[in-house]
Amino acid sequence: MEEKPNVEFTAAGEKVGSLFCFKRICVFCGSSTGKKAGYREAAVELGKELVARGIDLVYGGGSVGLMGLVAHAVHDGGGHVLGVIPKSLMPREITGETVGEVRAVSDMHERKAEMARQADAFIALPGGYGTLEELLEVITWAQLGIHQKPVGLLNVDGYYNSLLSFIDMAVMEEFISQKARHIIVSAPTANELVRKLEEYVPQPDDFVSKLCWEAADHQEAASFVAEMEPGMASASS
Ligand SMILES: CC(C)=CCNc1ncnc2c1ncn2[C@@H]1O[C@H](COP(=O)(O)O)[C@@H](O)[C@H]1O
Repeated sequence: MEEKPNVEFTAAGEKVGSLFCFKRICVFCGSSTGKKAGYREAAVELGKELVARGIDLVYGGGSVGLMGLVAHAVHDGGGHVLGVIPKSLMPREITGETVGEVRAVSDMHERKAEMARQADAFIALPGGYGTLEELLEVITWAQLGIHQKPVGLLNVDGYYNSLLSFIDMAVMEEFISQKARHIIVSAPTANELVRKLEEYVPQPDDFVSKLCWEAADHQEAASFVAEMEPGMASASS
């Protein structure tokens, strides 16, 4: 992911942020197409928007539901499509024809980690449990400072209104911080959403931004724990 300079400045002449320039976006979406035609149209529109901006796609592989529609739209438009799929879901009768490049992984956990690694940003179209789980995981990782990649909700026809209200209620009840609420970007159309994601300015939390994720960073993480909580260092070593 590259950052290109943002031309926006405050009245005082301070730079307000920088624009993200995405090479590849990960799309989470339903393995069903949903009830309304608007969901299918939004998946195709998102695929076309990615192509128009020269952004490649990484997704869960296969061609069922909205997953297939967005993948075909990107592939047909000449964009690169990377499907990351667990070996157990590979049979065509389960996930349908695969599109573009396919990467087989051992399980669902590895799939999510690989999709996240390959993407510069995340977008969730309407979907069910799988979509929600994938979405909430990348939001949680952002909250922990594991990544600073923008996360967007394509709120087609208000599909995610009740989730957003629930999250606002969780902020009011002080289970989610204002900073963490800021992680979720939402918009009703693909064009508006991608623009908002480009303009997103992460608000890293000073404490959690020191946390590390990859196995290679375990030593650093252990030192961080030792720094923060001396008692825990000996317990974890
Ligand atoms: C066994 C079965 C029902 C397979 C359906 N076929 C599937 N093929 C590939 N990925 C899937 C499938 N079902 C769910 N997923 C994963 O879960 C998400 C969608 O789940 P859902 O439909 O929102 O809940 C996708 O982003 C994908 O990562």
